[in-house]
Amino acid sequence: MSVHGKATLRLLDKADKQIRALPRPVKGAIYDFQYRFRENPATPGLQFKRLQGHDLLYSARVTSDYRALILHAGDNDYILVGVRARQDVYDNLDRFRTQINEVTGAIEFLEIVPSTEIDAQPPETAAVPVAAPEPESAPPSRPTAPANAPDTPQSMFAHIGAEGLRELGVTEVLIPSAMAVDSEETLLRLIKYAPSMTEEVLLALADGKGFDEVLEQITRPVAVPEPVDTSDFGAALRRPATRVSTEDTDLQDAIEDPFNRWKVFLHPAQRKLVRRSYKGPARVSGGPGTGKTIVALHRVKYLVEQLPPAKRKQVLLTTFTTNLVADLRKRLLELGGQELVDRVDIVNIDKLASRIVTEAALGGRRRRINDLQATDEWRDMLVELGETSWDAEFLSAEWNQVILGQGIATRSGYFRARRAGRGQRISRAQRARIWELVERFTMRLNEKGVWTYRQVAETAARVKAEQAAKIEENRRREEEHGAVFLHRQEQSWAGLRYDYEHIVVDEAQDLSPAHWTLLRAMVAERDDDIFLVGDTHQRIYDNHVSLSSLGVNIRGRSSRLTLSYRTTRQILGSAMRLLGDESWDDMDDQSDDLAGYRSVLTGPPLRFLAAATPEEELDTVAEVVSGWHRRYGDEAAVAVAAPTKSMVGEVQRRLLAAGLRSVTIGSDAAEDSGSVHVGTLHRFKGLEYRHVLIAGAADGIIPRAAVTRLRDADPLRYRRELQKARSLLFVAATRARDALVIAWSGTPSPFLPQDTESVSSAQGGGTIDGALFAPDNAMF
Ligand SMILES: Nc1ncnc2c1ncn2[C@@H]1O[C@H](COP(=O)(O)OP(=O)(O)OP(=O)(O)O)[C@@H](O)[C@H]1O
Repeated sequence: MSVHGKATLRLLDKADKQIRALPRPVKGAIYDFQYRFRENPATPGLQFKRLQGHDLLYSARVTSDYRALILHAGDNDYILVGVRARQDVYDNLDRFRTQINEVTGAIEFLEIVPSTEIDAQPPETAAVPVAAPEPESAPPSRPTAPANAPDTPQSMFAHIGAEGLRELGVTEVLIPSAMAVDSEETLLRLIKYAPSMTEEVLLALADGKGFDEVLEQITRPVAVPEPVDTSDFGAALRRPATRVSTEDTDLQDAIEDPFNRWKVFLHPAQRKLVRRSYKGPARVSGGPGTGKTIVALHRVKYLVEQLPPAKRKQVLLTTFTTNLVADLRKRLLELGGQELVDRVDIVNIDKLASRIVTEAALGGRRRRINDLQATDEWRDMLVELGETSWDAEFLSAEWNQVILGQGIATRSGYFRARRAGRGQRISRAQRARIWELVERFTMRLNEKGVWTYRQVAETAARVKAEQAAKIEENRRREEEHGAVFLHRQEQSWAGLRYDYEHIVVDEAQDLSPAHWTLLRAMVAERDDDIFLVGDTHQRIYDNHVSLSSLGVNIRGRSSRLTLSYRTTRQILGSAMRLLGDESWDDMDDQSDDLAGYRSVLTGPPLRFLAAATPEEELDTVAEVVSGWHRRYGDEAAVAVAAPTKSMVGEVQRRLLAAGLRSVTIGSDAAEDSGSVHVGTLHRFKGLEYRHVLIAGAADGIIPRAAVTRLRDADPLRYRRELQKARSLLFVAATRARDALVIAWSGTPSPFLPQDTESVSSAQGGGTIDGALFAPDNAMF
């Protein structure tokens, strides 16, 4: 083959893992190599040549001692599948396999060696150990497992069988070895460098999922419907199931830092969602760490790339919490540079609402207060009035969810209002009294020169809904009259247009009805108008919505991500149990669940630590955190979550006494990576750490005693509060990448598992040991 001129060089998924384990100078040389290769693979110094016995696999010189292994996928498309020491490349060339998966149509590369040989190799070897050498004459794909890979009762996958594994997408050549797997250890060795599909399927089966579940949740979403031409690498390269970096960028990112992988290797399920065209609003749900934010960011980039250049920001990227906005901006910058960021309005939803009311010169100089401050105001007012029929929390929620939530402006409107999910039934007379109290309350806020964020959102939604109505009316007239039709006094309508071409929402489960009304009014109803990602299991602000009733119709355009990239299998399993038997909605009057939620990462099990007194608990916290720091130093990435602000303060004081620096997680994400991050549970939304300790997980604190008291008085509200408290704990627990510890003093929270097997007593401290540390192979 003769090659001339420019080429594309992409990196195959998992090759980055092997390359990162190479000596630093070699990695440096790869950057230079890939640049020269792209310029012209035929450059003599690259010594680009086909490997004997292979049609499409080539080697090229990286340094005098290292060779790149490159797959030619057709035309000028090349894929870097690995880098090996020169003396290891040219012998036994048939151990390299480049192939196309028959189920997914993805390109896969493997280096296989007998497991006896791999024991003698350095731990970072990139080869996949197989149970026994294959017979020389073995065809590339075999219908059944050979006799030397016994299908014995000890085999972990005996119940699935070779045919079952094949159907699920396990790489053909690895099926005999998979059938011989009899322990977690051999499984982990087999999958370390196996193609990702094989890894996902085998781990899910090992975690106890049945054939049908795996087929439905893992295989079907990425399987290709048509028969796969296993010789057409060009077609395979274009399939979402082939995980490669983009043609010209990112290779360096992926090699340098495993935490940059998100920029480079989207999972096929993620990639599909990013690039699809939707006939209207679309929703992506999925458990914590499944890459919803990553998909939202890639989606923003994709949408911007489809738009012609414009002076204004045509895409809105928004979310609920302030500290996440900074993170979104940072990540978008990493993904697409300043040029991309300049084209996107990245703002949290309440700030957007404030901007709108300010621009509309509404609200004057009123100061904003949050829900908690508003509830305090309710409390003060009720005390002053001597009103005891209702408590402040109830009235605050009624005002927020029913009145502001549905944009109700009149007493009669309130009499007709739906109160779905609000619990306690109320009579007409009671509604009349509540309306009176609400009017008093809003006057009171007015007099004090304050208003709540919800009031601001509702006002902004009204402003934008009026604007949208004018735009639509204008359009209708234009259509009717075939030209711009503007009456004299309607000149102000001229030039009116929707604020954005596309809107992307992260953490969508926390937005209120007024927020959705606002967003709906800021983008025209058309293809790809609104893309939202969220998980109702993580809803912590009590904003229940029915999206279709707010004009955001996602029916038929909902998808779910199921593979967690953050949390280990151990943490994920325990965290799911924190959710109990509650049921969860999909933001649209249907139910949602976490079926298929899984991980391929491994770490220590969740650890529970019981202390006798609060003092002892603080000692335990300091001891565990010190242990992580001793072991990992500044890389420890430790966070402590506590239920209350006062406990956050106590933890920080205790850490200081133990010689540990800490920072509080506030409304700006804490930046100092060498310090321990400490914050209330609410602050943990959207963040992630290697090590997380949740303190104060005691009965009466999680959930609060006030919630428990609602049990008989208002069962529906009780359920809802309980659910919120479980979600809060779930959110904090799923921030942990490598290790999670939950501590308490006194009686444990009823949300924690009741079996005491994994509970250690904090007394004596000696029980807090190496089980808190991740095995070295935990990540990547
Ligand atoms: N395709 C990918 N490859 C590598 N890493 C990924 C990928 N997708 C996501 N991640 C990583 O997984 C972690 C979780 O991703 P992300 O924050 O997008 O999840 P999420 O679903 O939004 O989580 P949560 O609901 O808990 O906020 C991040 O560290 C991210 O970089």
